[in-house]
Amino acid sequence: MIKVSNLSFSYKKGGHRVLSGINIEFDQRSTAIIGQNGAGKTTFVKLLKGLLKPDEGEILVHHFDAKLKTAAEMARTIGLVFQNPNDQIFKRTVLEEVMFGPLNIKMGKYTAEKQAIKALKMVELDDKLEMNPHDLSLSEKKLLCIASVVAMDTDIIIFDEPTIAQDHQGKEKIREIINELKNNNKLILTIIHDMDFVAENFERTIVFNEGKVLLDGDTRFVFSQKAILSQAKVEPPGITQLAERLGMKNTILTVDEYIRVSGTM
Ligand SMILES: Nc1ncnc2c1ncn2[C@@H]1O[C@H](COP(=O)(O)OP(=O)(O)OP(=O)(O)O)[C@@H](O)[C@H]1O
Repeated sequence: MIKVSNLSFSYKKGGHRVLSGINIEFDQRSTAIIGQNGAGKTTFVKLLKGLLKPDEGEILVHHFDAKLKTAAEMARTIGLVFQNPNDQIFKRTVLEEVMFGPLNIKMGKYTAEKQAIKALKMVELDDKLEMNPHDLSLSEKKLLCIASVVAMDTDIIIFDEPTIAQDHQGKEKIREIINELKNNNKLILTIIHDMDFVAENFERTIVFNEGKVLLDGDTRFVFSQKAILSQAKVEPPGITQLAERLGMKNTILTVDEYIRVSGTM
């Protein structure tokens, strides 16, 4: 559904290449995009969303060249939840905020309101419809931004650091939302630094390093590649490292797996 070929990009014409020679074909697997600060992850998703244009290469979205799609067409296909909710919030009530996106892509008012309320139920903010978004806590603001994108019913949803500013309960909520979206056949791509969350929730992981793809595969495979990960200064999840130190042969991704496997040893 998204195919990226030979993608390169620099912010200044002829300047430093922030991304070069990227080839990725996304399928329905939920995918984590990881890598050090400055590796090019946010730039990459902005290119996917059409907010930036490639210097070289091609992005096909549902078999059509993203360059030829209008901003409105891209908005109907790919939703992006920004890292900082304050970059996204500007309406006076929670309901107006979440209806803005659907109305902007020309959904009728009735459908937009229905979609907005459904999305607000999913993130459990449907009891705050008339509140001013700026009076919500940071964690609630992040959930509001997720609802704003979910309400647009795009096939592809990209999250940029969804677990930042979330406590344990907030992370559980994000996990449930991602699972529900996956069950609704949405393609979920997520930029994230929280390796435990990656191991527990994403089927595929792509490691960016200095503007290139260093590793790409099933999450278990990626976290088994310790030497390559260290080049990108990425550490596998704590439980994966502990299991390895204790001599477990298979790559362990979660505490539950660890308990199961150690019970059979
Ligand atoms: N608007 C911009 N103008 C010029 N350079 C930029 C701009 N945005 C990002 N960069 C540079 O592009 C490179 C990649 O940045 P990007 O934000 O894509 O990395 P990242 O992997 O998302 O990092 P982080 O994990 O910190 O968000 C960095 O060197 C950054 O300084």
